[in-house]
Amino acid sequence: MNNYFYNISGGKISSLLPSGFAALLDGLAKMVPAALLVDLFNTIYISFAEPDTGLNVARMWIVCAILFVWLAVEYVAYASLYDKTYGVAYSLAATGRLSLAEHIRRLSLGFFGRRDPGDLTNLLLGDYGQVEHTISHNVPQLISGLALPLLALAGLLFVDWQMALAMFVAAPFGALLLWATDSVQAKLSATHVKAKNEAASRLQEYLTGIREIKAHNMGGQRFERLRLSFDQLKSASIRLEGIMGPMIMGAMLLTRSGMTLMILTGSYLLVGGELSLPVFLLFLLVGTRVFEPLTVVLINYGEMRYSAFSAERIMEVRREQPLQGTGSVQPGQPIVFDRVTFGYDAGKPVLRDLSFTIEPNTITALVGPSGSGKSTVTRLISRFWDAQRGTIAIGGEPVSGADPERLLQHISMVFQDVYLFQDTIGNNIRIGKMDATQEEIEEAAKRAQCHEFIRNLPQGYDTPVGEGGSTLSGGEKQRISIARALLKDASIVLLDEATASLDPENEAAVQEAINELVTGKTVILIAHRLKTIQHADKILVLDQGQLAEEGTHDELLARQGLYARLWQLQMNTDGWRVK
Ligand SMILES: Nc1ncnc2c1ncn2[C@@H]1O[C@H](COP(=O)(O)OP(=O)(O)OP(=O)(O)O)[C@@H](O)[C@H]1O
Repeated sequence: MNNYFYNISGGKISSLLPSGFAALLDGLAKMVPAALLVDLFNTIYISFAEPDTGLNVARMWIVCAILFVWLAVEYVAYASLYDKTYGVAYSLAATGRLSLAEHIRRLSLGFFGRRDPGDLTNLLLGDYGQVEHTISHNVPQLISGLALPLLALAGLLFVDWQMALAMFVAAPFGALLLWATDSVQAKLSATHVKAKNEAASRLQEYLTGIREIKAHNMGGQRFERLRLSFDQLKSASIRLEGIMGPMIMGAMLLTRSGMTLMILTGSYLLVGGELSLPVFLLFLLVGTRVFEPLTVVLINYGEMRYSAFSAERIMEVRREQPLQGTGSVQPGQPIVFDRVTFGYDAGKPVLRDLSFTIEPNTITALVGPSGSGKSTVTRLISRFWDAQRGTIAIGGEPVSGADPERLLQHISMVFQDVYLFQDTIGNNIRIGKMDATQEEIEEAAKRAQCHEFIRNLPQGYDTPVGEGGSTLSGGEKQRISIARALLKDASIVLLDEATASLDPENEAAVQEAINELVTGKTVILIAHRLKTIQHADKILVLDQGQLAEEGTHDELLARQGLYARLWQLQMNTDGWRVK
């Protein structure tokens, strides 16, 4: 249970205390009117039982006045309960979501390879929503719903122990039923949470992949994975409600049977003269008050059982260790790979025993067949992953000991597939330097050959771009991404040759922008078209994760090895045309 509360509070159990205390107060506040009503009845009863004494009107007035004042007390208790519980729940969920998003950002990219992006969205929205509901509703109701009967039992035992025992004797059997069926409930809840997340992930996949679905004429019905996931969710929901409902209902009926037992016992004792009418009435009044919250406790128990899985999913991600490191690397220094071995999956190396040196302020091209490990080299330099063997050092400092964020301050990246945020074009460029002035942004845009086309847009730099940059052409997105990199002005530039899929006009503009970006920097360029790297200072030729050759364009051609073969191949295909 401790673990449960630790998980749902995101490791801050103490933050649940104020709402628990407010719930307790609320529970206590509800007891007082019952006691006052019994007193009122007693006063009336005495006036009939002992006609000589007459009706104590003054006492009745006082009781009514206290009842009236008590309404105000109850209101304050309620208000405080709402304030505490909702305040705590929503702030825990909001800060928890943000800090989890921050935590996820600091994890290695390997984590994202293992997790479905849709699953992470569900975690941040759905699972947090579930926990939010548990903290704001289930936990306080559980506390007040348990406190009230326990306090009532303690008090009533002094009034009449036989009646008190009769009233609560069945409750432990209800709890026992819940406890005995706990593993079934846990299994049903786990299956349902899994099915719900799977369905949400498939739905997200369906919506993000809608272009491919249309392009390949895959109709809604034919998107089998989506249909299957909804079928599974339907079955899991029916099983969850169909099996858990009767279990909880059974526990509820058992617990509530205490009321009937108490009435039977009371009638028996009343007839035998062992119980007075006011005391019987007291039990009846308290009974109607305590069984309601006890029923709510049982219903909440089921919901809390369910949300335990959402809390556990959140904590599972929280337990993932972010990349460690506090060191920093010096810009303008050589980048050295020393017998580096790395694989995305342990036991399947993608880079093997790779050693080379990249001198500062030079252009180094990485070439090789598809899948030879070119992108992987750039990912290891940026410390998106850590190498399993060997070291990668910048200026003698191993990147594996560097603070990942400080390391990335020295690196600009331009990828083939540019992602633009759903924001203005100006703000998308600003990502390179968050405190950049408008002049700096425009200067970077000019050097990246995108100032003209941005200026011609209806709102210029304030023009919003669709999510992912869907409203811009490939070449335009490329140039915005280069403007970002120019603004960042990092000493190392990692460039995934971006011009391959562009038309000649766009290609010329992007090439010019790249020339601006690489001047005076240490550039590592993944080259797909060898024509563009003839003048590189050094060419590293990778083959199946190993360094096959190294040298300048002319040296490598003279060697008549892999590079010369790739070059020949490209020269031949360059002449290829659709007839
Ligand atoms: N995130 C990943 N998880 C698992 N395997 C990966 C991942 N990324 C790449 N790989 C695998 O690692 C190998 C090297 O990939 P890498 O992208 O570095 O090659 P590349 O030379 O850049 O290829 P290309 O020229 O086609 O882009 C490939 O076999 C690829 O399938």
